[in-house]
Amino acid sequence: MFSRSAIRTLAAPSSRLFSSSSARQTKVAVLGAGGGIGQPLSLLLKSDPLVTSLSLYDIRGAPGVAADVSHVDTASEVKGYAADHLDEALEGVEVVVIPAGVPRKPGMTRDDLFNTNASIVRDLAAAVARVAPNACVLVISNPVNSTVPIVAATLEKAGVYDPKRVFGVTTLDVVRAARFLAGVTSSSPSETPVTVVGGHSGATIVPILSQSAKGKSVSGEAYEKLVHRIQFGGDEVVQAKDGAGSATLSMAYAGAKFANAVLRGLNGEKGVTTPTFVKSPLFADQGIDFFSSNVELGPNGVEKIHPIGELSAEEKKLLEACLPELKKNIEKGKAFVA
Ligand SMILES: NC(=O)C1=CN([C@@H]2O[C@H](COP(=O)(O)OP(=O)(O)OC[C@H]3O[C@@H](n4cnc5c(N)ncnc54)[C@H](O)[C@@H]3O)[C@@H](O)[C@H]2O)C=CC1
Ligand SMILES: O=C([O-])CC(=O)C(=O)O
Repeated sequence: MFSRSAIRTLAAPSSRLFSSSSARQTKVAVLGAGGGIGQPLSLLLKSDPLVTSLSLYDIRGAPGVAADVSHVDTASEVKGYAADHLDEALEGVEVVVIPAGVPRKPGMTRDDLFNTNASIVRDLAAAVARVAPNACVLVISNPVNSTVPIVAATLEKAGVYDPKRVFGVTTLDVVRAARFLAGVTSSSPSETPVTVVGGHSGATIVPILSQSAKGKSVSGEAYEKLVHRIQFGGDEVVQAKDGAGSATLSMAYAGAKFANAVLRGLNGEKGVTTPTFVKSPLFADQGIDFFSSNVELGPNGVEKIHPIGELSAEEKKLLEACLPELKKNIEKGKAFVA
């Protein structure tokens, strides 16, 4: 995030994580700001030059996090909101990032979080519908394959759903894919971007390595291992944390990176394209109406959903395994709200 060169450069936010093209600035809310992801995410958003105002809400601890983060010497204003002040926290907000909810422990799947997180996400989405119905909503809370349909259905029920403005944050899969591919090809992650499509859990995570200049050279056992590591990278962290939660720091990085991409799109920057889990026509004929693929972001949120392109024989198999599981996860989310 920070440049290696000189103290002078530390005074300015780095361009590595955040790009900003011009001056339109935005009020952003983090719901779940007191948590493992919420705290570092709030810090990173405080450093994003496209954020004018940061509204931090949690049922626990948000005023403290806000007081702390507010001392960082960037231009944005920060305010914390305790439980029962959710509506105030959402006033005037254009981008809402949601990392509220429980994380996994070893032995759990993301779907095991559904019973707790579904109602948390639904209630937060209902507040967004009430107070900030035009906001872009960036959903981090797991299981993303179900929580995104829950947010969409809740907004729809309230009569304010705009499919261009609801996003599942799958950026951590993209970040991991680039990092892990760089490792196996002895490259820099800047040379190994990978498009990851599908959803955000195990077999629903489909890396398209054949479309990457470095990725297409990986084959055989190395390929199998790399795909497995990208699909199950979350488990590595859950196991290493040994009961203390799941990825928080890399997720905060990924969440801030994706929020910056959304802000750049809102700002009118052209060509901001990244995978994200959105309402998508790509597999709608198979009853799968949410899917992650490369999405161009723009002034209204989703500008263009790109097709997934040519797949290798292995990737076709991965996609075949992804679709039925993804469909089940989406239906479970929809059924919860219906
Ligand atoms: N999309 C992705 O790639 C990833 C998603 N996650 C998910 O993010 C979620 C959060 O993870 P952590 O931050 O590690 O958990 P955490 O337990 O450290 O923090 C969650 C925070 O949510 C708050 N919260 C609970 N109910 C709330 C409500 N109704 N309103 C506002 N805040 C509420 C809690 O008070 C807590 O501060 C989990 O569901 C986890 O599975 C985690 C990593 C990656
Ligand atoms: O593994 C988890 O439960 C958290 C997560 O989504 C990830 O790290 O990709």
